[in-house]
Order: sequence, then structure tokens, then C-alpha cells
Amino acid sequence: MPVKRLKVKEKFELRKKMEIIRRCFTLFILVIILQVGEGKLSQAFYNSTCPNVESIVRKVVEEKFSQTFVTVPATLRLFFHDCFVEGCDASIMIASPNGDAEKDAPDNLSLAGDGFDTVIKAKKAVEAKCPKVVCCADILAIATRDVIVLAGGPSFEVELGRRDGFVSKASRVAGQLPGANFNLSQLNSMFAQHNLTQTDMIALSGAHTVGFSHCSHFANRFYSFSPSSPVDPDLDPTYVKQLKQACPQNVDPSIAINMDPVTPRTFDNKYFKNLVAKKGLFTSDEVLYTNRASRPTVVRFSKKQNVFKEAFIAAMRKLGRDFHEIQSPIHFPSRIKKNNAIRKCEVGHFSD
Ligand code: HEM
Ligand SMILES: [Ca+2]
Ligand SMILES: [Ca+2]
Repeated sequence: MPVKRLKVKEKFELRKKMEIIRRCFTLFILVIILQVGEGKLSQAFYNSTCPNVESIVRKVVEEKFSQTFVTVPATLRLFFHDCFVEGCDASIMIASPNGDAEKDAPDNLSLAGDGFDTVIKAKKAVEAKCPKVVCCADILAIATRDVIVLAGGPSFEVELGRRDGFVSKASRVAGQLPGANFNLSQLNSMFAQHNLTQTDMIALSGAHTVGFSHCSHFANRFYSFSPSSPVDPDLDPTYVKQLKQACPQNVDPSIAINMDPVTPRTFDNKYFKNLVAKKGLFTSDEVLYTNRASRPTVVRFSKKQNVFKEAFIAAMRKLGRDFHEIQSPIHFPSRIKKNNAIRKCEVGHFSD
């Protein structure tokens, strides 16, 4: 008799356990669905919570632009470097007291301070009007669109609703950003990891139509190219002369020169015309023309400003969608919102 009763009890306990497991599983699936749902970007994301966010950011960016043109390339490159490491989550904005955050990685040390400053100022202005609502990643995305427009580039709608990340580690940058000496297949495979096609990659490289580079990224092309030829044959000889003048051997490492020698302050398709004229500054620029697989796209962009601009917008929007929807199964929405809210772009230290 007692044996039978024990069996009934055991069965009951087992059922209870199964029911608990089933409920936990349903809850887990629900959380995942909720997070994926939340992960969708939309132009209307702040319509009810901060309807003026775009004009607030634009005002700050315009003010900063009136002080220095560097705002333009600095912010644009900041967005790119943010998106390629941990997704577009403002992980690049985090400062660490130990000097081991993403921004401290060697590949990020040449990011100009004016980009960071633009985002921090815009975040401050947004916080004053809509406290604890808008994340830094979205502010960086809006500011990037605004600097492109200020330099004469195309305007486009920015999708919003990203989340700021928690992970910002210098050690996670290596191998995630392209090098100035990359060949076409290296460029393609790195961009493909972010869902970007060769055409997207070429269009995005058009960002080098504005901004500066330090001599160390390209001087090898005319001082020590190869044992048989110190100068890269894919460089225009007149351009080589100009570059040698601007970057003499043992030049001060802080010297930076315009990447687009023709219209350095205008966001246009001159970059592609330069490539056709063998005036691409980096190996990674010129290769887009010298390699027959990518040349037709370069020629098309060099001939048609609008085709380039449309392709650039499409690629920028795609790049902006590169964010990690589910950062970890235990990052519940409420916790994320709370952390987003208290973050001021460059304070505190977040890591795993
Ligand atoms: C395709 C592969 C790319 C490579 C190899 C590359 C590499 C570089 C390098 C070496 C510099 C010079 C940094 C310095 O010396 O200060 C630079 C500058 C810059 N890059 Fe790229 N980049 C690439 C793609 C992009 C993309 C996709 C964007 C944006 C959409 C971008 C935007 C910029 C801007 C705006 C600057 C100028 C920064 C300034 O003046 O402060 N780059 N890039
Ligand atoms: Ca990031
Ligand atoms: Ca230009």
C-alpha cells in the first residue's frame, strides 16, 4: 500500500516539475520574441517620446560644424568604426579609467576628437529636452547623416531604435576594421561579415571624399613599395610628387593630409574620379579601380554623381542596421532601458 502511494506522489511531483519546465520554456521563448520585436528599427521610433530629437541633434551639429569642418569626417568615421565592432551600439563612445575600452585600441587612436565631442554635445542637448529616452547610438546615426548633408552630400531618413551596448573592449577591435593595405578580397570578406555587398563596400569607401589621413597609412606606396619598384605603379607620378612633398621621410607623425586632393571639403563623387586618375590615397582605395572585378562600379560612380549618392545612402542604411538584437538572453528590456537612460555616452566603464 505505502509503495503504491509513493508512486502516485512521485508521478504528481514529476508532472509538477514538467509543468514548471514547460512554463519556463514558454517564458524564455516569449522574451526572445519580445527582444527580436524590439530590435526592429523605425524612423518613427521617438515620435511620441522625443518628437524633436532630430532637430535638437541637427542644431548641435550645425553649431559644431561652424566651428570646424573636421566635425564632418570625424563623425562619419566614428559611426563606421562603431558599427564594425559590436554593431552600431555606441560602444566606441565608452571611456575606461583603465584605458582598455574600444576607443583605446590602436586602430581607433586616430579617430578625431571632434567626432566624440559632437555626439557628447548632442546627447547633452537631447537629455535636456527628453531625459532618459534617446540612446547614444541613435544620436551618432543622426549626427552622421547631418554631417554628410552639411558637406553637400545626400540627405536620407535615419532609422532609429538601437540600443547602447555594454561591451567596449580594446581587445575586441583587432581584425574587425579594414587596413589601408587591404586587397579586394580582404575588403569584400570583411564587409560581407556585416551583410554588405561589394557595391556597398565601394559606395561606403566614397566616404574618403572628405577628411584626412596621416602619412603612415600610405607612405610605403612611394618609399618602399616593393624590392623592384619603390613607387607603386598604380599611383599617378604627379600625385606621387605632391605626396612626397607633403610626407617627406621621417615626417612628423601628427601631419595629416587631405584624402581627396581635389574637393576635400565636399561630399561628392570626386573620390571615384580620383581613383580613375590613379589618385587613390590608400592601396585599399586604388585597388577598387585596378581590380577588374570592382572597376565597372568605380567607373559608374565616377560618371554619375546620383548613382553614387543613391548607392551610398542604401549602404549607410544597411550599415546602420548592423546591431546586435539579442545581446544576451538575460538582458531584459527593463534593464536595458534603465542602462540606456543613465548613460551619457562617455562616462563610466562597461564591460562584460
Ligand atoms: C574600405 C575600407 C576602409 C579603409 C581601409 C579605411 C581606412 C582609413 C584610414 C587608414 C584612414 C586615415 C586615418 C588617419 O590617418 O587619421 C581613414 C580615414 C577616414 N575614413 Fe576610412 N577606411 C575604410 C572605409 C571607410 C568607410 C566605410 C567610412 C565611412 C562610411 C570611412 C570614413 C573615413 C573618414 C571620413 C576618414 C577621415 C577621418 C578624418 O579626417 O578624421 N572609411 N580611413
Ligand atoms: Ca559598436
Ligand atoms: Ca570630395
